[in-house]
Amino acid sequence: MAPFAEPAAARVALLGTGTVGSAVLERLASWRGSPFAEKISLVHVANTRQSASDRSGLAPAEALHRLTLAPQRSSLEAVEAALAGEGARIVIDATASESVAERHAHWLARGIHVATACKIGQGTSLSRWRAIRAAGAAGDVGYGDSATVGAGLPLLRSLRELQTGGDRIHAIAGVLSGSLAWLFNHYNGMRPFSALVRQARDAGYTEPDPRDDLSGEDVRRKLLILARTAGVELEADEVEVTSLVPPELAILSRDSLDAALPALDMPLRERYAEAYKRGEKLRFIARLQDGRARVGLESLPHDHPLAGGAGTDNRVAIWSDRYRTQPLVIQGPGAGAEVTAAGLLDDVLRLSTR
Ligand SMILES: NC(=O)C1=CN([C@@H]2O[C@H](COP(=O)(O)OP(=O)(O)OC[C@H]3O[C@@H](n4cnc5c(N)ncnc54)[C@H](O)[C@@H]3O)[C@@H](O)[C@H]2O)C=CC1
Ligand SMILES: N[C@@H](CC=O)C(=O)O
Repeated sequence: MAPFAEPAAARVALLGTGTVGSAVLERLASWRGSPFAEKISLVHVANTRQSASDRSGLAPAEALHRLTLAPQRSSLEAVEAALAGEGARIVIDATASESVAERHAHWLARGIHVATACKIGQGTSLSRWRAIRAAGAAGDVGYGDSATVGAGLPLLRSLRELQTGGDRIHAIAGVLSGSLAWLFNHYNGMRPFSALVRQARDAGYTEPDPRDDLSGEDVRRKLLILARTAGVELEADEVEVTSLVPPELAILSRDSLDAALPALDMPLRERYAEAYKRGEKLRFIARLQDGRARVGLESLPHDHPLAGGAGTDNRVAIWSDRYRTQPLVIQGPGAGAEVTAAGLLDDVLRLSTR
């Protein structure tokens, strides 16, 4: 290589072409002709069924079309071969897939960076979280997780920077679910709660299965990621979670869920009416303090610091050595395709120059 030659563009494989993956492709396409585009070469795109690869780079605006035109069968085995070549190699995980998350540590161990919106890698079992950390530390590879909590808000980054600066994290509390924030910001006891759940799902705020949000499972994962990043290595079952999903909804297949969503309506109308009588607001809150973690719906006074925000806002308070009395508060949109894709691609750009 000539002494001042530009490094080769990072070779990127995008897994997942749903709500978030499509927004990644749109953002990449919007970079056409800009210096950002020169840093990244999209060489592989896949969803559950199909994949398309091109060593010379797929045009992001045409990638979905390429998937339908000449589809290869989608296989996670094919990702490494598709990424082979000069430059940094990066997998973007925009799926909600257990089998993709299971491979994060493997890819890191093979020198492939991972940028993920999926929380299943770091937010489920402690052993998987440790495997990912260990694989990242062993090689010269990075794990981009900005989009896993707060859809790219500077939450994990702030926790890491505080600790790098010598602070211990004392406590974390807040709203970590964008879809539940949106639901409780819009619910006024008049429209059925189930109708709002459908609207949040159609807007791309919920998980592919909205029960993952309503059960508190998605928030459990996010709180685990925050806690572990703050040095509190909790197992998943150490988080106390109070679900909003009644047992009759929990047992249904995803196909029969939509028609049964009204089972949510009566219990939530009652919770809302109780809170309203006291002049309070319902908020789905995650708390970590003294090694204890819990997640559930709380009724908070209107002027409570965690009751603020609008839309899909996450609002998270962090107490540390320097923020002992007044916490650091981070607030902003915590769900949605565009912000999540931007968070993922921030990580990809960082990883591309490592
Ligand atoms: N929607 C949001 O606001 C946010 C979502 N996320 C996370 O982003 C991830 C994706 O969410 P959505 O786009 O809403 O889901 P989605 O259901 O719209 O899309 C998931 C995509 O993953 C693909 N997929 C599943 N298994 C695969 C495999 N083995 N190989 C390749 N592709 C596979 C599916 O075919 C689909 O294209 C989830 O993990 C979610 O938690 C994170 C932050 C915010
Ligand atoms: N379903 C999630 C999306 C982002 O992680 C949420 O509602 O926060």
